[in-house]
Amino acid sequence: MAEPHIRVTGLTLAYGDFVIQRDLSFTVDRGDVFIIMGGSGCGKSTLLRHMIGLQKPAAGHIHYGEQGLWDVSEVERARLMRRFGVLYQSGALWSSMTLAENVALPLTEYTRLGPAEIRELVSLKLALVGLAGFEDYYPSEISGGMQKRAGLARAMALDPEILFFDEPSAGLDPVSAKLLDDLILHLRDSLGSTVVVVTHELASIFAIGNNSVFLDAESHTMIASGDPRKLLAESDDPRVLAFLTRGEATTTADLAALEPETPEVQWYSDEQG
Ligand SMILES: Nc1ncnc2c1ncn2[C@@H]1O[C@H](COP(=O)(O)OP(=O)(O)OP(=O)(O)O)[C@@H](O)[C@H]1O
Repeated sequence: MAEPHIRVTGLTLAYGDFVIQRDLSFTVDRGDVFIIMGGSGCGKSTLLRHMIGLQKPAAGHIHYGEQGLWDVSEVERARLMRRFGVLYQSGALWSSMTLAENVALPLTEYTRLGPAEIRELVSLKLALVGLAGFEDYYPSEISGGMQKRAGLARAMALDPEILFFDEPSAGLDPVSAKLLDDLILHLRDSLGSTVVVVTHELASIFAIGNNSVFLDAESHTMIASGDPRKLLAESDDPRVLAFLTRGEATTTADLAALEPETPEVQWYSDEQG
């Protein structure tokens, strides 16, 4: 039975008087791969920043279990945030440090583990993301896809309950992006983490997402939520259909006509049939 992990209620996101999104309400269950999607500038990264505790909502609540991220004391909030692992677009590795030193950073900062234990944990995390043996490499010596995976190893250093990704496949070729998607699913399954991903890559959305929220830039609120495949099959909102078919369909009739050629739709049909 699904267990709610994150509950967002009546959330308004704003920069000063400029409201980006209002009235956002959705639930992310434990083990979900939850996609935050929508067109450019609709507020996806802004929502992520609110969810990880970097920006305070103008209104509403974000609950992790029983605790409201913005309703608890600063100390409690910091404790909650320790349960998050975040991978930013760039991977954000320190270029002057080896991969091992990068992954070790959160461990030296937030734990009392000794150097030998840290070395062992670092190797374990790097192995988890397919980078065993790359401990002494510098970020500039490895590919973009490997840098992302090293960033992921660092995000996982403290065994987070929830992994957040901001545009994980940005800048990656399609094969590396697919490898990263596979890795995200593998980690979710093996570690039992909940995963929240900001992306507008359709292939990723359909490959890994089982739940989502769709933010609309014009109406400044969410216009759909749930399993992206179900949204594609069942939504009759032209904005949602256009997004999920790369502009090819805005009605269910368009969608039916597209079905044989559109990879995303085909993918959906294959798995259903
Ligand atoms: N620090 C800021 N101060 C004021 N406005 C901002 C700030 N950061 C972002 N915005 C505005 O908020 C809106 C949402 O930005 P955000 O980056 O969250 O959108 P997004 O959906 O992630 O966009 P993209 O897909 O292009 O990355 C945009 O109009 C942006 O210009």
